[in-house]
Amino acid sequence: MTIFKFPQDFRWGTATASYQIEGAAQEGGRGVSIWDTFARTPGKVFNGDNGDVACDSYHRYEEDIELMKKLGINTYRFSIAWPRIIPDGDGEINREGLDFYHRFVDKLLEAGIEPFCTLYHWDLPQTLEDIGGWGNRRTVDAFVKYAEVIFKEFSGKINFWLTFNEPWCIAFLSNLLGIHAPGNKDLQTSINVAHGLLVAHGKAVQSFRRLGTTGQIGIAPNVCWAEPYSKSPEDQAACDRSIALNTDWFLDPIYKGAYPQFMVDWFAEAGATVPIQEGDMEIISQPIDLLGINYYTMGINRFNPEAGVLQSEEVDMGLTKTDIGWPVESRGLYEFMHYLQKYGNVDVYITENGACINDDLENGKINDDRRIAYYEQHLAQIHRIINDGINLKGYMAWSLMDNFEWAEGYRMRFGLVHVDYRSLVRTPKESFYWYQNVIKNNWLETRI
Ligand SMILES: N=NNCCOCCOc1ccc(-c2cn(C[C@@H]3NC[C@@H](O)[C@H]3O)nn2)cc1
Repeated sequence: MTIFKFPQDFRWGTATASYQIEGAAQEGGRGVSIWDTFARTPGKVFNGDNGDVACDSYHRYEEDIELMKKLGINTYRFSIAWPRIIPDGDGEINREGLDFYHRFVDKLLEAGIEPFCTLYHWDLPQTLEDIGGWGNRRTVDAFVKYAEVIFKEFSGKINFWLTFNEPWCIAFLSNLLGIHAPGNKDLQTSINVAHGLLVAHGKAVQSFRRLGTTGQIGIAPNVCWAEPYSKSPEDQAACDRSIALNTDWFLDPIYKGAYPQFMVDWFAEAGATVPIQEGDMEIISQPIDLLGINYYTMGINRFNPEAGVLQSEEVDMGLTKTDIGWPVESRGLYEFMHYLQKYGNVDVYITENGACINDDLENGKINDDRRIAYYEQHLAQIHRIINDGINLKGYMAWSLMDNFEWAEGYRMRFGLVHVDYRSLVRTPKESFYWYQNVIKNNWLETRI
């Protein structure tokens, strides 16, 4: 038995996102988002699932906060649905939407839980996608207007802010691979989206500073840690490209004011260029206060000229996988956090980490031992990372409860709390009680 103690001020939390839990898709003045449209497009989402009801957290948020209090977390990451605030994306403000989030945030604060707010977690107003989405500068300006509304409304209540969740998913999963909304499959479009969201990020940070908004602001890239299948230079280069597209493509412009040249050259070979306008890189590289890091898995990659635009493919090494098919390998988190040091020892929060384990109720309990094992391994790595002097300040498990897992619909379950989607009854899983104990003790007891 080994005990890993965490720092006294370490933040323990969970994370969710608006489209995945709220439901009430046609209530409270909410406008249509690209995920409403995508989910209704035949073949895009498993079983034709959509977020019309989801976990109904729009109506059940007080019950959710009671679960958070029971869990003992001091931090809760959530996202605000832009279509609730400015329903047509760039027009009238919807007071009812603001009032909903005020009620929610006030309840969190009453419970002694720090709100950790993501401004954009993929639910773009459809009207803005209709004019070209993030590739159109009007969308960038509309985002800044939306962000400024939120900053003015919630300054003093919210002190932890993220502009964008997983920019790689927004740009490349959604506009090159076509797996997420809006489902484009075009390299130039995806590069335009990536650049547009980076400019929007930088402008929002400028507004945040100019308005004197309370707290700290950052962004949450998703991590794709990869190691080479062989020692060949081609396999190493294939790994470098895979890591870079998730991380460096976004963090180099933010921290260095320029895209990674080797990737710019790689895309130029494929006939795509970055639509940089005068002043863009200065805007994008506004200093930020923190980074959110979302980690799930890592890959062993090799060069394959047939494997997409990156010519990099993951090799199945026969590792234990979660039920969504992702290898369980916590070592990648440790390696990635050291890779991240090239941007300096910046304040980092793990804003998502968790396992898709589709265990169901048995005699009123969910014995999700595999999820507990996943968390045990990853929290042990978190402890190693902190011990190495890296400024890792907090950890938010994905997710508080089962929810709408995008193209996988409701079949994939990441929650510490089980949700019965017919009755909407919430049932804490065994992993909930395990995590509750870690938080209560502020230490991890491992079996290793
Ligand atoms: N890399 N190349 N892949 C090539 C082929 O990929 C096929 C599928 O790809 C992916 C990659 C990544 C994801 C993903 C999902 N989550 C979980 C959510 N995070 C934010 C929060 O909302 C959670 O629900 N994080 N990441 C899904 C699919």
